[in-house]
Amino acid sequence: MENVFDYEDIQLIPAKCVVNSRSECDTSVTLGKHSFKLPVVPANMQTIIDETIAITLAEKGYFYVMHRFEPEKRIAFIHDMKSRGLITSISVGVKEEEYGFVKQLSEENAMPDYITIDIAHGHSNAVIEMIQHIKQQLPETFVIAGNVGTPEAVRELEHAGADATKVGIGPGKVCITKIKTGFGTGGWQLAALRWCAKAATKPIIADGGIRTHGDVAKSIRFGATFVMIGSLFAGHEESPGETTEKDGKLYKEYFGSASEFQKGEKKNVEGKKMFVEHKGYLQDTLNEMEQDLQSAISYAGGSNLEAIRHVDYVVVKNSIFNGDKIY
Ligand SMILES: NC(=O)C1=CN([C@@H]2O[C@H](COP(=O)(O)OP(=O)(O)OC[C@H]3O[C@@H](n4cnc5c(N)ncnc54)[C@H](OP(=O)(O)O)[C@@H]3O)[C@@H](O)[C@H]2O)C=CC1
Ligand SMILES: Nc1nc2c(ncn2[C@@H]2O[C@H](COP(=O)(O)O)[C@@H](O)[C@H]2O)c(=O)[nH]1
Repeated sequence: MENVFDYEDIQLIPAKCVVNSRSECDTSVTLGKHSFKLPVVPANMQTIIDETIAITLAEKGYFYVMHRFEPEKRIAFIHDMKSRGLITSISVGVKEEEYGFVKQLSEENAMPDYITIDIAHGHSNAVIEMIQHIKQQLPETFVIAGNVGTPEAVRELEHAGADATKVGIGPGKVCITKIKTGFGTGGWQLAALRWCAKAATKPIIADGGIRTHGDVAKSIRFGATFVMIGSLFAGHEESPGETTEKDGKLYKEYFGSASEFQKGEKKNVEGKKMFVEHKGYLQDTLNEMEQDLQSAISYAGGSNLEAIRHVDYVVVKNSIFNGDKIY
């Protein structure tokens, strides 16, 4: 791979505006059989999403992916969402017991709309076999498989039956994979996304490394259909992580799914815990993201997300922020 770059190295180039107001710009996106308000989904992590947030997001027309770290609650969750007429979107792993779980979903007629296969190294036979198992048991379910970081992996998972792939090995805010193993797309996630997108024939979800709302538009430019985000969603009042106070300021806990805190043991730890500043309510962030993306669409010279996919860009190595902060 040559000419790698990351989010902070890129600026998109404006094209002539065709709308009279940013409010005319449409940020909606389709994934499988459903359309959603924004191409953004909170990460399927225990300090980012819980049942209450899932219900709120689904009711308001946003996509969500429930995490897999309380496996015994998943069936009841699906039934509850279905009884409310909401979309159902859960995560699974690849261990033996997950095969029985998928079979149980089929037997109980509890077919989820979306299943995300959520493991660290998704380019593996374990994921390929799980994709095939889900497609056999639940043929109507939309399968998102990951995580991967190469075109070969995207091709193989798509070929196995995945309806979308999730790209991002190690760019996450609480990730230490790159430090502990030396592997990953951390530091060049946007270039890895472009690389993978060239091979993809189905949607890609760019996962990890998003630090600003502008990074959502950049992800779309480089081939993402959706963007999965953890850290920017960790600091809300509703976020499931614990709230703490230090020197009169509120913080929320955010830990990795492969952290000792999640695993309860120090084995194959590839994640850490941190505290992020409390930042108010989830809906306010979603509104701001929508407005920023509407603005991005207008700069792209269009009125929907498609316009962003075709804009020119420049690589400005490490210079965008030039020492600036948003506030
Ligand atoms: N996006 C990212 O960069 C990363 C994300 N994560 C997140 O952490 C969570 C835990 O992930 P994970 O450890 O995969 O899940 P699990 O602990 O459920 O492991 C899944 C299975 O895959 C095996 N496995 C895990 N990693 C490897 C590997 N590198 N090579 C071969 N086999 C492997 C495990 O066995 P065994 O444990 O015995 O090896 C286990 O059988 C997930 O939510 C994942 O998304 C973790 C790291 C990176
Ligand atoms: N290497 C690890 N990656 C992890 C872990 N837990 C979650 N993740 C990934 O990070 C993103 C969120 O990234 P962010 O930059 O938006 O905060 C998440 O969706 C996972 O793919 C972990 O323990 N280790």
